[in-house]
Amino acid sequence: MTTNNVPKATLQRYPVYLKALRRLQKNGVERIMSKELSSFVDIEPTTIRRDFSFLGNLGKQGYGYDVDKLIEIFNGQLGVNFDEKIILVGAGNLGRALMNYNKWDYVVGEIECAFDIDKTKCGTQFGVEVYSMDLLEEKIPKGCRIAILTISHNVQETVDRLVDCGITGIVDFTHQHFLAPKGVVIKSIDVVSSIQELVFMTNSLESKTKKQKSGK
Ligand SMILES: NC(=O)c1ccc[n+]([C@@H]2O[C@H](COP(=O)([O-])OP(=O)(O)OC[C@H]3O[C@@H](n4cnc5c(N)ncnc54)[C@H](O)[C@@H]3O)[C@@H](O)[C@H]2O)c1
Repeated sequence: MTTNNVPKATLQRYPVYLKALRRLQKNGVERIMSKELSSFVDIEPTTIRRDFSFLGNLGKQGYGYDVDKLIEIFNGQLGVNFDEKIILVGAGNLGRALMNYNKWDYVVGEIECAFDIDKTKCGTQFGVEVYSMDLLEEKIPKGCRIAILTISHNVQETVDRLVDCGITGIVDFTHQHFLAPKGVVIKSIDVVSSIQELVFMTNSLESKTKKQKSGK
């Protein structure tokens, strides 16, 4: 299977399924019906069945899905990796909050270590070793592809260094403009633009409701 023909909305739901399936597997569940899975993920059974139909032949209808097999498919074919070695750059307020919430082990992997220019931030924080930025090239875990960026200065220079170290995916919280070479994927997270989006959507809904009420 390639992910090219899978709708974006479906791809976005796969990690949700995966998380639930990993939990179920941990609790010894071997098979699950879409109706049961629905109660764990809060997604309609019909949507689940449609989403899973892109994964190929998953066995006879009515017998439920094989949990191990589904996880294997997500892991292998979709390239989802539970052991992704993630680094965090910038151990300030936001960075510390993320290190404290380093419980993604059943989903993607975990923050293996962090880096900061400020040597007073170095040491162990929430069980994560924070190294001086001077040691980036030396301490970056082997095979590490993903970096979370929660820094406040020298973003472009830092991104360049990360890319030279083999980083190909950046979760960016900085809301600063920077360039990355082709082949490096950036996922920007910005609470402010999410709120703006929500305000826009809420306003549109309100004006639609008003129009409906006034019969226009
Ligand atoms: N995306 C969002 O919704 C959102 C929300 C809050 C903050 N932010 C942004 O996230 C970033 C971090 O915010 P914060 O409140 O944690 O700031 P902070 O000042 O508490 O932490 C920043 C940390 O990064 C370190 N740092 C700065 N430049 C560095 C570099 N080039 N290399 C390595 N370490 C470096 C600092 O020493 C500090 O420890 C800021 O850019 C801020 O604007 C984004």
